[in-house]
Amino acid sequence: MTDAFLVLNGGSSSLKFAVYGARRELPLLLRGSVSSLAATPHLRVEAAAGHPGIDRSLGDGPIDIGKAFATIASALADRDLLRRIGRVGHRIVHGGRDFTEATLLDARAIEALRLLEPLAPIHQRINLEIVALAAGLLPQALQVGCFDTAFHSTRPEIAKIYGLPRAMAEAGIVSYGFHGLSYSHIASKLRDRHGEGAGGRVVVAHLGSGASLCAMDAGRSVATTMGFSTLDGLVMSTRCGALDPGVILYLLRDRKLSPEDLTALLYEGSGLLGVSGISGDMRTLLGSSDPAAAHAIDLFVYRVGREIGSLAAALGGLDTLVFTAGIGEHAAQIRQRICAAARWLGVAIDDERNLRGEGVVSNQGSRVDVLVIPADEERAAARELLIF
Ligand SMILES: Nc1ncnc2c1ncn2[C@@H]1O[C@H](COP(=O)(O)OP(=O)(O)O)[C@@H](O)[C@H]1O
Ligand SMILES: CC(=O)OP(=O)(O)O
Ligand SMILES: [Mg+2]
Repeated sequence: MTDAFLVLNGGSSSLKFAVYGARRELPLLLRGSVSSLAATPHLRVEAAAGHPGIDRSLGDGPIDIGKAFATIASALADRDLLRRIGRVGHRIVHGGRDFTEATLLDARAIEALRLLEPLAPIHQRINLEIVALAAGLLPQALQVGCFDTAFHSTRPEIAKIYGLPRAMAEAGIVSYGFHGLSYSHIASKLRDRHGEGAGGRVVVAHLGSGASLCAMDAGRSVATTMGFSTLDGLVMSTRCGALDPGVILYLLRDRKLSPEDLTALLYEGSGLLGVSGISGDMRTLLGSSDPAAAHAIDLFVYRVGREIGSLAAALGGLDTLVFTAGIGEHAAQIRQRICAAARWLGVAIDDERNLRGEGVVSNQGSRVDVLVIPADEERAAARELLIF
């Protein structure tokens, strides 16, 4: 008998997973991840049900998604969980116009999602590869797509369109927004704290390998920094963030970069990695004494600070600022600097609370509540599985 859900979350630097009991309360049975896939892969599995935790390196070189998946599958097999899984929720980064809620991944859906690969080149193909691997391993289970873009479908039209001819918007060249499962989880945590008002006018900073901000009003997305693709907005680990489109035209026409080279440059050779020339990993940069590392961090912080102002403008003010994901949860120094940049909005943090980095980190006098809430895209996806 199947009595459990598995969620698989393929990000740009990691494959995360969680297993839940198939009940409304979604009791957590197991969670873990393979992180730093492209550099120093590392397996973590939390201790559960008599099994000790795992925390070990998987070697010094990059590993592909097949190897990361097999490592996780073997941890599930060791705990006799595979036969219990009846539904698998897949985080799929791009749902385009058509996938605005969780969807059964039949052959037609997968074909439609493949067409979106160019809009999320370092995610979508891998997300769909994970679907195929899971379907092979767990033929008894339903495979369900849970979309990063879905949470942002509630934004007003004005927040979605670009200043391009109308026909382009009609053809789907609009902003979609990403990290929606993460924002959906934060909205649910804020509802637990504040009820349906959900913390008022909120900016959530999802600062991971990919990074974006979301403006939420009463728990619904009204604006976000990522757009048509996962390149827009903040400077990220290896992605450039917002860029004058004139730069792209120049690189194509005058520097003769091929579309493939340009894709590799903007998605995998830019951001913290490109600016520092050292690493796209914030931990590595924070540990480096090289001025180029400091310069990349300065740019990251500067751009987050500017974009918080932009989203506060879209909301008409700011009541709550939330930090989440790898950098947002663990890098106290980055939070402190971003909050200093947002002081003009009434943000003031308590240094000791910020160092602890859990729950409320603002001080008594702050006009804005500042919170650190761990990202849990897996639980948001698992909630979506309940309707199948
Ligand atoms: N203790 C830490 N201090 C600073 N940065 C950290 C820390 N832990 C994780 N990070 C950073 O978080 C990022 C990864 O975030 P994560 O949300 O796990 O990414 P993704 O889901 O995109 O794979 C990396 O840049 C990593 O360096
Ligand atoms: C959408 C995106 O950038 O995801 P991640 O941060 O997991 O790479
Ligand atoms: Mg992520």
